Amino acid sequence: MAKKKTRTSKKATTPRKKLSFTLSKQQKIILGSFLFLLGIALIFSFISYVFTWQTDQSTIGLLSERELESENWLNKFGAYLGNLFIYDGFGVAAFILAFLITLTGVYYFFDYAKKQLFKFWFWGILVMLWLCVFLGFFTSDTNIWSGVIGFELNDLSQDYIGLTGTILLMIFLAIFYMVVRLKLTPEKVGTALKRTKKDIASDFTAEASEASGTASDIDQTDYEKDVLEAVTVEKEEDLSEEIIEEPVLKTTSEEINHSGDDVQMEVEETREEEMVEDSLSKKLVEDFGEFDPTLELSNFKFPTIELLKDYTGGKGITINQEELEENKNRIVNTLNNYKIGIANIKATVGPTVTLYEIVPEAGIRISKIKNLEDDIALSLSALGIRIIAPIPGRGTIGIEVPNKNPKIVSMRSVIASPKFQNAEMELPLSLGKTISNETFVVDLAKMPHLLMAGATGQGKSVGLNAILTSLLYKKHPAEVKFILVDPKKVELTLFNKIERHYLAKLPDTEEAIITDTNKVIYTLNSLCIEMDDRYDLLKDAMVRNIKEYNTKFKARKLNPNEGHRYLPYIVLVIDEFADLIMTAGKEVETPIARLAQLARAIGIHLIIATQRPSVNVITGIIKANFPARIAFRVTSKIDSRTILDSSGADQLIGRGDMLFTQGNDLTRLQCAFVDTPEVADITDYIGSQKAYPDAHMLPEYVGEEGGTNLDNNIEERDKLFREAAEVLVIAQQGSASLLQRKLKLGYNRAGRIIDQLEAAGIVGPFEGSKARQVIVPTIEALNQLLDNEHNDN
Ligand SMILES: Nc1ncnc2c1ncn2[C@@H]1O[C@H](COP(=O)(O)OP(=O)(O)OP(=O)(O)O)[C@@H](O)[C@H]1O
Repeated sequence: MAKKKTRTSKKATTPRKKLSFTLSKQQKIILGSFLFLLGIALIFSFISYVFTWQTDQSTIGLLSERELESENWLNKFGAYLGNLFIYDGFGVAAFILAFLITLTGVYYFFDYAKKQLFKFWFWGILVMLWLCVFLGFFTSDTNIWSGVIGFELNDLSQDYIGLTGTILLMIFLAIFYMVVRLKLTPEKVGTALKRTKKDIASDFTAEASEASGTASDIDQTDYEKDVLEAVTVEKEEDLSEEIIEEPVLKTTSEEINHSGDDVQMEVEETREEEMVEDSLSKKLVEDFGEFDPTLELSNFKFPTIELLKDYTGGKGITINQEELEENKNRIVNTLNNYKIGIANIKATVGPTVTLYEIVPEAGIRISKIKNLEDDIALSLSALGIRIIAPIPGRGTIGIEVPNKNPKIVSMRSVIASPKFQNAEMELPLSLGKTISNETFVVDLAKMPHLLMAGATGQGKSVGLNAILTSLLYKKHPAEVKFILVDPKKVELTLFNKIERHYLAKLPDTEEAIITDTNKVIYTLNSLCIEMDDRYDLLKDAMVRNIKEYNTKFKARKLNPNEGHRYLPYIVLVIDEFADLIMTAGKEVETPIARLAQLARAIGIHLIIATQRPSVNVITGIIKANFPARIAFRVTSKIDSRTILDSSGADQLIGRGDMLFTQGNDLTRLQCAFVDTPEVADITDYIGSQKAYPDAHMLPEYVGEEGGTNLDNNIEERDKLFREAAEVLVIAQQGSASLLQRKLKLGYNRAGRIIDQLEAAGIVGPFEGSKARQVIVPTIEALNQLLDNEHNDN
């Protein structure tokens, strides 16, 4: 149900955007000129009304009588408007309204930003009301000064708060306006007053000096300079003190002293300059709204909750008192055998296991219980017992005992949970339920990569499906893309149906789901290129991660013509990693390690699952970069240590029972169960909707296909070898795609030629996503090199 709610709210927001009408340039000019002229007409009619209203009283309201003449400049119509707005309205304050309409016309005509205009209207109306009420004070009956509204408002106010109250209210409103709108402060008023005083004083001085024969039209500073010069000259010439300048000099030196300590300095408030880019983006957002990545598939409907089955039959967890009692007695007896007394015991019933929390009697050392862990587990003799001594942060000892009748946690229940529905995460995953029956939701974007391991048949594939389903229920096709690697060829085939919605693939490939090892290598390298590209875009946009980048892009602050684009998250899922490592080794490990180390900020996340959690599959370098791990049941303690760095996974009971860690604590979870038919229904539901023309394209990667043997065998060289060499030497760029373009080659052949050129020492070695270096600098040098080769042979 909760899911439905979110959908409706999403829908509700989309049409609103469509309804918000925007005017074309022409419409704005027409509207602008109309409003401007209307405003001017009002101003004219108001001005004339002020003088002619008494004579025109008889014509008011008689618009239909054609013969009737009015003295108003706009005749009967003007008199009518004047009467409506001034006499019956706001009095002379109605001029403000006419000005506002004129101003609105100007704004529309020149297409200025409307934000400022709203401010004008808001404050204009307030001032108009204030003014008409204010003028209402001085009138005893309705008149053209305050108008009916001003008079009546004043009257009303006086009836309630009296004359004094009204005056105080008016003063308060005036102060409010000056402080909020005009930003006046007592200091500013003080400074302004002082300045006026000074101006008057200087005027006075100037006049005085005029009287004493000095030029009066020079400004104050020039005048000061002149006087100072005069003083110096006087000293030099050692003249006597009876010179006429003396009184003036005194005034001037006083002025100079003022400029030191007494003169107040006004600090002008500086405003941040708007950046051109900012105002441009603001305008774009005003005109077109924020960029909406989901627009192309705006009618996309998220799968409904009804597509998922409820395996619990609507019932929650039932507590079996007998079983609880029995287990409690066994635990107490077993611990007593080891002379461990129990002060307190508490049970939390989960879907598959029950946690018994024990507080040992005072004086019993936890290390004793820890040492006896295995013995206690043996004495309790049940599969799946896990002892946690102590439970971190609680100071109790936990013993997890499997329930006799475990409950399936259906995907439906976790998807419908408010925790998942309200999750404000980038990539929320609803993995299952904790031992205390709470839905467990984590953010893949924060992990940032996930390693999953477990013996065969313990629930890995179901776990992967649960992860993918979570994302399908929460993310629009524009926001996330999957790259699915499925060497087993059967597990993920269902997702083929959503290829054009959610999958990403290499250009020129048929199938989006990758089953072939070679293609995996290509895809991983292509992802590395995508990663480098994305880092360049982030650098260019001066942001630190994909979230900031996309926000900036949505606000139209990044120009798509400069290569900027909305970046969807990319989730790479590899279902059987062991298989890949066995067949491709370093070729897979290196790009994976690179991606794992660097891709977190740019929205590429890896989920790797493996059946064989041995050290040659989950190597140190992989482990170091995958802090988040999920372990299903494994067969040995060693395997458990390989995955989790601690034992525990060997004591799980299978069927989705799992341990999750994000680098610190282990959390035992029951994985949500989603069956293949449910996944099929979801993918059908999505697949039947309008899709993008193709899957999301990854950048092209040109690999070293055709063997990496660097034998410099002249006979076996391609026919186009020499031509290719010339192309690269001229361009000074060792790229296979350049050869493909210039010589119209397929990429396999171009790759082979590049290898031969490398063997011949013309281009340098492979450098990942960068083009190779060209070693030969000029065509002459190339000819010389190739001729020498022939001579040698
Ligand atoms: N969360 C779960 N709740 C209940 N049952 C489950 C759960 N997960 C798995 N199972 C049961 O275990 C069976 C095997 O699960 P799954 O196919 O996911 O195993 P796997 O680890 O992927 O095996 P393999 O590695 O051979 O593909 C399922 O068919 C289902 O009956």
